[in-house]
Order: sequence, then structure tokens, then C-alpha cells
Amino acid sequence: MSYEKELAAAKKAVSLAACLSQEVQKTLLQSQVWSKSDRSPVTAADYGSQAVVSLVLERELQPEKLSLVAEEETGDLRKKGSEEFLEGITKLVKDTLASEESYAGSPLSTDDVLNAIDCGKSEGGCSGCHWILDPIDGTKGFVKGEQYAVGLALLVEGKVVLGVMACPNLPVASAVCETDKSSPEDVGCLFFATTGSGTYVQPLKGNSPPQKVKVSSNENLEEAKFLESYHKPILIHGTIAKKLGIKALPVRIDSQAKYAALSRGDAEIYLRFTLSGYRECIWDHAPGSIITTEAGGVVCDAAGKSLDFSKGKYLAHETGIIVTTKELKPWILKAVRESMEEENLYF
Ligand SMILES: Nc1ncnc2c1ncn2[C@@H]1O[C@H](COP(=O)(O)O)[C@@H](OP(=O)(O)O)[C@H]1O
Ligand SMILES: [Mg+2]
Ligand SMILES: [Mg+2]
Ligand SMILES: [Mg+2]
Repeated sequence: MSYEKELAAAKKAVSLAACLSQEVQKTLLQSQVWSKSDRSPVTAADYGSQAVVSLVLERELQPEKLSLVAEEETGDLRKKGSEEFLEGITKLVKDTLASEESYAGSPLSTDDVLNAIDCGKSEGGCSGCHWILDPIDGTKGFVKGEQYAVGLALLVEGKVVLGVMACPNLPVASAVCETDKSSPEDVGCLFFATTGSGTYVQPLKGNSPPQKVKVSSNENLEEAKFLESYHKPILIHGTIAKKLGIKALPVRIDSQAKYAALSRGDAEIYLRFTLSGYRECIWDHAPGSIITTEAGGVVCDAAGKSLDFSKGKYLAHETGIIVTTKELKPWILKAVRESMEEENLYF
């Protein structure tokens, strides 16, 4: 199956959500960053992006019934005192949709926006078709004006078959360079992949045609570039890098833009071990994982097994996540195993 219609709908939805996020980022004030019950940040862009993607997918794919597993919920938006914030989000969604000719003039109430966000309550699973959405991945990066992504994937019978990711602040050239001199014109990428058809990237702005991307062919670990998140320092990352003989310090990038960067060869290794007890959500990895694997890379857990996205909203996996190239995978798994033994971590 080619998923042509689904890909077109997903690209439209993610591109519009990226426009909305860029509008918010231009004028975002610290006072507009809310805290969720787990103390993680959320903004009008997270809610607005989820509403836009939900509304566009529903409209583009009708009469199919949309099943969407997405990060944001409306609990806080429905509380007293949130009226102004919700009005602002509704205006953002309306203005964003109005930029698309076929959507212009459609009425949209605050209830429509709340319902569109609530549409993301599906639990996913191993049967049927489910969309997986992270409306703003890397909200911390978004708030800092740095890297973030809008990530959307399609799960069919438990397998990710399509992924689209907008990285509005990612340089069109490499994300990993000594000096970051990218001007605003040189940033903004839209990555997409469907199963068996490879991974492509196109600039978010303009009409440049998509280019096929491939992971790095570098097999020299001394020269390898290694990505990680900005979370609290994860000691095992350093142990693994040392065993591998990687010379450079890790490059820290917020969000799934790390997967996207690796898919086009900016770096060879992305390690994601987390503090014990943290459960990874499928929306943080589903788009990035197909974008990487279709570009010839591998995504696996510390035991070397592929990630399983079919068990609901959380990933069922062993300890860390390893993203790399096929050539480097055996070396990395060996270093991971030895490092885990030294640190008394087992799977
Ligand atoms: N302590 C932690 N360990 C691992 N992941 C975490 C974390 N705290 C938050 N996250 C997740 O990491 C995602 C961002 O990834 P990264 O750190 O690579 O930028 C967050 O996505 P959101 O920003 O969508 O909430 C959140 O789901
Ligand atoms: Mg996320
Ligand atoms: Mg998010
Ligand atoms: Mg979040």
C-alpha cells in the first residue's frame, strides 16, 4: 500500500501546525508558558498544533473515523480562568487554517477547538489504524527559541508505516557544525517517510522539491558524532562513548529533530537512556523512528530489539533507545552491554 492520500494529509496538517508554532514562537513570553500536572511546560502552540492536526486529518481523510493518540489533553483549558488562553488558541487555529484556501471562512468555536484536541485520546494498540501525534516535541527547546519538532506518524496493525516531521528551526544544511551561522532563511525542514519508500526532506519554506536522504556511511567511530537530549546528565552515555572511542563531545539537541538530523547523516549515534522509572511515550519516537529506518538507519532498545509501538501510549522496550547506522549497531550494542554490566544495569 502506498499511503499516498494519508501522506498528503499528514504533510498538510504538519506544515500548517508548524506555521502556527512559528507564529507563537515569535512573540512568546515566559508568562505564557503553562505547567502541566507533571510540571512539564505547555504553550498555546502545543494545544493549537494538536487542534490543527486533528481538524486537518479529520477533514482530509473523511469519511474515515479518525483515531488519534496525541500528547495534549483539555483538562487545564476547561478550568475557570483559562477562558482568555483558550480564546487566544482558537484565534490562532482559525488564522492558521484560514491561510489554506480550502479551509478559509469555516467557522470555529472554542468548543470546536476543545473537541479537536480531545480527539487525541485514543489508546492506539495492535489492530486497526491510529495516528500518533506530538504537537510540539521538545517544548523546552521551543520555549528557548531552539530546536523543536511537530511529529506525526501512522500506525497500521501495530507497525509504523508513515512519519512526517517538521523541524522549523533545523538548519537546511547540517544541524551539527562548529559554528551555527544559519540565517533565518536557511532553517526549517519537513521530513517524511513511508514504509518501503525511503525518507525525504524538503525546506518548510518555498517550493523546493523533496530530496531523498540517507544516514551517514562513516564507519570510523573516532570521527563519529553523537547526539543526546538536554535531560539531566545520563552517566552511561559518557561510558558508552568512551568505550567506542568517540572523540567529540555529545551534541545536545531538543526534540525528535535528533532522529531527523541523524537520518540525513548529520550524526551517526543518538543515545537515549533515561532516569529509571521514566516511561517513554510512543509520540516521542514513532515519527522519528520511521524517518530514521527508511533512511537506512536502525532504532532499537538496549537489547538490540526494534521498538514496539503497538502496546498503547507507552513504549514497551528494554532500558535505553539506540539510534544509529546498520554498520555501527554491533559495536554500539557491545559497548552498551559492557557499560550496563559495569553500572549494574540489567535487562
Ligand atoms: N526526564 C525525562 N527523560 C526522558 N524523556 C523526558 C523526560 N522529561 C520529558 N521527557 C520527554 O522528552 C521529550 C523531549 O525529548 P528531548 O528531551 O529529546 O527533547 C518531551 O516531549 P515534549 O517536549 O513533547 O513534552 C517529553 O515527553
Ligand atoms: Mg515529545
Ligand atoms: Mg510535546
Ligand atoms: Mg510535553
